[in-house]
Amino acid sequence: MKLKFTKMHGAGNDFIVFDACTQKVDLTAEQFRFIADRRFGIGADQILIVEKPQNPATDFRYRIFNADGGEVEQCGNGARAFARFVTVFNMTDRNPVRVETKAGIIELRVEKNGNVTVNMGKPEFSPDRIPFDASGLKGKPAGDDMIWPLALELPKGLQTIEVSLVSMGNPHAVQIVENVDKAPVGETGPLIENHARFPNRTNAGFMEIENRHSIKLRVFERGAGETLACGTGACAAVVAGIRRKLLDSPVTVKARGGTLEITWNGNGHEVTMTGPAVIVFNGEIDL
Ligand SMILES: N[C@H](CCC[C@H](N)C(=O)O)C(=O)O
Repeated sequence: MKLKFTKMHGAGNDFIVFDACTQKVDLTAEQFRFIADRRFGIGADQILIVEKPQNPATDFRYRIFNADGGEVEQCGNGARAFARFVTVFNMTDRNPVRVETKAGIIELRVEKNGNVTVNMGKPEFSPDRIPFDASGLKGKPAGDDMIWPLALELPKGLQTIEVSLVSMGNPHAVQIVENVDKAPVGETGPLIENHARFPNRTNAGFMEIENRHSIKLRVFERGAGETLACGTGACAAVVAGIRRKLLDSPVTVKARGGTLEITWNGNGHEVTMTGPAVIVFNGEIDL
């Protein structure tokens, strides 16, 4: 089966994009893992499938698969790449574009300078919406809100860390670190990702606060490992920082692969993210 694809990235978080509107894309988790493999395959953090809309209120549906082959609810950098893809390849003349994801409908606008602004929807905090098993926790969350920050014991007798839990449609556990470049992302990231209290696993964010409008961020992503940027992770980190009264909107998020601009006006409001979306090359693969 020959499939046309486009290699893209958003601040260094890279993707293989398949247009399923003009070709049949029916891949297994094993094939997703092969495509994402940086030695045996093409190489990517996630694979994006662009489909015709199922919901008449939207222009497209887009599905997201991590490098480990698992389908996930949302991908912020991927959403920007999707918007750039459908605009550059003249698949729509709409701007903004409304797209259906597993996490719901989001709206994306391609800016004149080529950046893309995404309305990422409202963050969620209640344990069942993360999801997070809060049973037996001291000071169990009052109401439907998580306590801030939450003491999370890491396995293997490692330290207890303080995390804030935010869902942007996908789960995030965000912690504040003194120096993001020295943070133990590779050591503790997998332990947080696979912690027993996250039934669907989680993304693990490490945030260094520079000032009330700027952070540095590294994210060990569920199903992909550390990426050069994580869009939903940037949203989750800013929301956690604002909720903990340490940040004020708008916030510049400096990831290793590039910079994202996030705004959030507090509970009940949606999060917007603006950042780059780059087409690297087009290709064809025979699977
Ligand atoms: N690894 C994430 C999906 C990709 C998110 C990230 N690449 C972004 O830009 O938001 C998860 O399993 O929820």
